Amino acid sequence: MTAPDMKLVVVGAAGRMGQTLIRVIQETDGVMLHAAIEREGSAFIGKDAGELAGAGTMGVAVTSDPLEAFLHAEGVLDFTAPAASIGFAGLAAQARIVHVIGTTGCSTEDEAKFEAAARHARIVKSGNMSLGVNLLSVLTQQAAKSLPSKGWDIEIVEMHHKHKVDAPSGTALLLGEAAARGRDVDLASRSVRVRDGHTGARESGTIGFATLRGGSVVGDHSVILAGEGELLTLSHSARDRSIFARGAVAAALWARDQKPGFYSMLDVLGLS
Ligand SMILES: NC(=O)C1=CN([C@@H]2O[C@H](COP(=O)(O)OP(=O)(O)OC[C@H]3O[C@@H](n4cnc5c(N)ncnc54)[C@H](OP(=O)(O)O)[C@@H]3O)[C@@H](O)[C@H]2O)C=CC1
Ligand SMILES: O=C(O)C1=N[C@H](C(=O)O)C[C@H](O)C1
Repeated sequence: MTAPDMKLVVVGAAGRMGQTLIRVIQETDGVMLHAAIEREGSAFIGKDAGELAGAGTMGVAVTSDPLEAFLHAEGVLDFTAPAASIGFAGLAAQARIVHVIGTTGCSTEDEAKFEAAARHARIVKSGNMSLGVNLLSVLTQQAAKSLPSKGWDIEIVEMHHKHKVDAPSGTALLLGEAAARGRDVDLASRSVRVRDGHTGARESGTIGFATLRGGSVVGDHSVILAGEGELLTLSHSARDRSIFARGAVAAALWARDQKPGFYSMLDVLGLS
């Protein structure tokens, strides 16, 4: 017998990802939109979520009451902001539902709070929910492991649209972590996130980050492994936000059958 459609709540429903999630839920078998949440006072409260997302009328009005929405739902898809996601994690844990978190720009303290919430909730969190980027992270780990750190410098370059508020991107950091894992080092102690002025020569073994912002770029990432006389570039270009939304929906369906815990997209995709 097939399971009934999984009831999903989209928080940050009026955002770029919120609207994409609503459209993807509508066209995906096995899931349904249970509720759509925006912050109190938002001009979108009371509007039909489907109409807001350009998906036609769906009969679900946007509200500002996440607790009520979570009580009768099975999962929440959350691409909002760090402080908002921490609040939603507490509520999702209370309601014992799946929490898929795509929000980036979270601090180490924020991450500790998510891990605490995951004692009761099934949390899937990733800086990038797409299949392509998660495969890229596996390839990055492999390349970093295969090429000696003495003689091969790793630089991660990313470009995003002009509205993005955090840097480096969650994806760039995820790729940096993969490179650090490949080299068996701790990223925090090896990363160089800013260069300006007379920096001196590049320190061997570091992992550098460079950030570009402009226009409507959905998300471009390159991992450059630069050696003496040769250069290897592994890259991914996101052309449409639906790749992240499809990943988030797949994560919710996967987590439905898991125990409480803190999972990544590598777990969901079987790449861990
Ligand atoms: N992991 C992944 O695969 C991806 C991650 N992201 C990340 O997702 C996040 C959102 O990106 P994007 O959609 O472009 O951003 P937007 O700013 O377009 O959307 C965020 C939405 O969340 C809403 N929001 C913020 N706080 C609350 C709250 N407390 N309660 C309810 N709603 C809230 C915002 O409302 P308001 O405007 O009123 O603040 C806004 O509508 C970013 O961190 C981004 O980096 C994006 C794409 C893919
Ligand atoms: O803010 C965005 O748009 C994106 N954010 C994620 C990130 O920080 O890496 C994922 C994607 O690149 C789009």
